[in-house]
Parts: sequence; structure tokens; C-alpha cells
Amino acid sequence: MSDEIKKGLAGVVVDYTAISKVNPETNSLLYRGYPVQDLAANLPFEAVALLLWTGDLPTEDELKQFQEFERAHRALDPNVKQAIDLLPTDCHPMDVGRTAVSVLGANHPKAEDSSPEAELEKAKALFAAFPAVVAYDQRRRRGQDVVEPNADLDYSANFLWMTFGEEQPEEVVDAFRVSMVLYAEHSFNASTFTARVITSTLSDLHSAVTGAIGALKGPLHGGANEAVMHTFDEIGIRKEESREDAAGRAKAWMEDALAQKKKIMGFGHRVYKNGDSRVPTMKAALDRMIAHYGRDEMLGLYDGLEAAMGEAKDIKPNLDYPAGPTYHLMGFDTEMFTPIFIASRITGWTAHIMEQRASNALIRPLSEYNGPDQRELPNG
Ligand SMILES: CC(=O)SCCNC(=O)CCNC(=O)[C@H](O)C(C)(C)COP(=O)(O)OP(=O)(O)OC[C@H]1O[C@@H](n2cnc3c(N)ncnc32)[C@H](O)[C@@H]1OP(=O)(O)O
Ligand SMILES: O=C([O-])CC(=O)C(=O)O
Repeated sequence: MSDEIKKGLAGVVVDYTAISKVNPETNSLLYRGYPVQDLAANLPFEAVALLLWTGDLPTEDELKQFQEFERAHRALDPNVKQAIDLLPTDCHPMDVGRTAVSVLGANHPKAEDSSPEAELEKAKALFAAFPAVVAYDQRRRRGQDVVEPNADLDYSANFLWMTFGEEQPEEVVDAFRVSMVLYAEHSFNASTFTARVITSTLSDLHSAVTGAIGALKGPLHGGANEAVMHTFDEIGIRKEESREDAAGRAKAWMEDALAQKKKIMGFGHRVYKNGDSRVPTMKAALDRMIAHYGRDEMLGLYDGLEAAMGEAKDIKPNLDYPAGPTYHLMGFDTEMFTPIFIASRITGWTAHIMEQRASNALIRPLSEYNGPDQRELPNG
């Protein structure tokens, strides 16, 4: 292999971006210059979405207008419902999310209009429409009907309302909001890069988001939040177990898994090598949910796995590690975790789609051929 080849584009800088700065040296993440922790502590997710799209925090009026828009566009689209109903209830919910975005694109009157105004409008509409897809998909798998949106509730509270058919306590809504802010944007990760590659061919916004969903599904990327829960399930969640006992079992599980050279989902990161900047904020939200639901044994499992991984390999958790158990405690089915990630990352993806389009160059790297030399057909 040539020295020039960078497998997985590791360490390669391919373009500028003004949307977010991931800094592994200072272990920080800025959205448009603002530390993500500050945004998560202070702002509704709708304001963070506007920040990512426009580059600036919205004024009170701009936020209010967007919140009204979001409320007006959040009901499950009848075309989308029809398409979802054709899909088996045992397919992966990421397939449902991918299909829903594709259907929304095919039905959008400005699907082929890539002016900045049309792109922003499409991004906002997708942001508003997607929670109903996740909510309905979880419900139909449980044999339940659609829950109509509740116009008294903001984005995060309504997401939970449409999923569970009940208003959730403030601290649960807040932990969910925090997760949405933290998942929104992370520079040139695999799914965002996918969206930018698709956009670079001058394809449309919904195609780029559909492709990004495909990239997010994999367990090396967004699918890890679901995989973390499978680990917890494999170890066994025993309600009422003491934190210490749960931690002991988790530690033993991890030592065994590492001895078998298994890759443990929810740990490690391509860019952060000394811990993910978002984990402390998400872990604090998880701690609040553990206290709220009285589920100390979950903390034992969490701590036991983290400690054993740290001792054996010094590899730190990534955002998916605390996010998975948080969504579990809230009552989401495990396979819905990555679709929730879509709902959040739609903001980052669409901001990157607009940025790519504004300063486009076709993304088309080179490869070094290592197949057989030129040869002739047997009867040539
Ligand atoms: C929101 C997100 O998308 S965050 C990422 C979510 N993904 C996961 O949690 C999946 C699990 N983690 C991983 O597979 C990796 O850490 C990745 C894909 C995220 C990053 O991978 P890379 O930067 O390519 O690092 P790479 O996979 O080469 O790992 C370097 C070394 O650490 C080890 N390692 C890294 N992560 C893990 C892990 N989760 N479990 C066990 N070993 C690991 C690798 O086996 C490798 O060891 P080696 O040098 O002895 O072969
Ligand atoms: O940056 C990455 O490679 C993956 C990640 O953490 C994200 O997309 O949030």
C-alpha cells in the first residue's frame, strides 16, 4: 500500500466548516462558536437548530416564529403514514426513518429547488416532521395508534407526548432536550460526510439526508447507542440489584469480552482519544434519570463497564454510551434509539448540506489500484 493512502480518511482534512469545531486537545465542542455544554444548559433545541442553520442565535421573535412553524408542521404526514404502514413491524426502525425522509422528499413541492431559502425551509420542515415518524413507528410496533401532536408543548415535550401518549415530567423532558442538543452536530462524521458527498453531486437535500441515515445506522456510528443497550441486556438488568453487585457483573462481562477481542460499542472515537466532550453533560442527564426512576443498578452496570474498559485499554466512552441507557429509562424501545439520533442530527446534516452547496466542489477522491494487471478474455 502506498504511504499516501489514508484508510478511512483518518487524519485527512477535506474542507473548511464554520458549523462546529471538535477539538480533541481541549476536549471541547463548539457549535458556531458556542460551547455545546452552555447550549445544552440554556436553550431549547429549536434555538440550537436555528443557530446551526443560520450561524447566529435567534432573537426572541425569530425563535417564537420558528416554534410556531414547528408546531404547524409536526403532524404525521399522511403519505408518510401510508408508506410506513407498508413496512413490516420487524424491519429496523432506521429503514422506516430512511423511507420516511425519501417519501417527504418525493412529495415536497420544492424538492428540486436548491436556493438557500428553499433549502432552509426544507430543513425546518424535516426537523418538524421527523419526531412523528419515530413516535408512530414505536407505537405501531406496540400495536398502538398514532397520537396527534399537542400544540401546548414544545418540540421535546411533544416528541415524548406523541411517543407515549402522556405528558412527561419536566426533568424527563429536560434530559431528552439535552440529548437532542448534544447529538445535533459533530463536524465531518461519517453520516455528515455522506450528506456532503451526495450534495456535492448537486443532488437534492432529501437524497442527502436519506443517504446520511444509511451511514448513521451502522454500529460504528449512530447505531452504537442501540448496541450499548444490547450490552446491558446481555449482562442482564436486574431491577433492585445493588449498584456494587451490578458493577461487579458488568466488570466481569467486560473482561471476558475484551479477552475475546470483542469491540465494545459506546467506547472509543475517531477524533477524541481522551474522552468525548459531550459525555459529562449526557452522563449528568443519565444520572438525573437514574435518580428520577430509582434505578441505581443501571449506574452500577454503567460504572462497571467504564471502569473495566479504562483499566484494560484506557478507552473512554463516547456520547452513545450514556445516551442509550437514558433513552431506555425514558421508555423508548432499544431499536428506536438511533432514529432519535436522526431527529437531532437532521439539524447538523442540513446545515452541512447548505454549507456544501454554498461552496461546492465535487467530492471524488482517488484510489490506488491493486487488482490484477490487464489481461485478456479466454476467447479474446
Ligand atoms: C456518535 C458516534 O458515532 S460515536 C462512535 C460510536 N461508535 C462506537 O461506539 C463503536 C465502537 N468504537 C469503535 O469501533 C471505534 O472506537 C471507532 C470506530 C468509533 C473509532 O475507530 P478508529 O479511530 O478507527 O480506531 P480503531 O478502531 O482503529 O481503534 C484503535 C484501537 O483501539 C481499539 N478500540 C477502539 N475502540 C474500541 C472499542 N470500542 N472496543 C474495543 N477496542 C476498541 C481497536 O481495536 C484498536 O486496537 P488495536 O490498535 O489493538 O487494533
Ligand atoms: O464524530 C464522529 O466521528 C462521530 C460522532 O461522535 C458524531 O457523529 O456525533
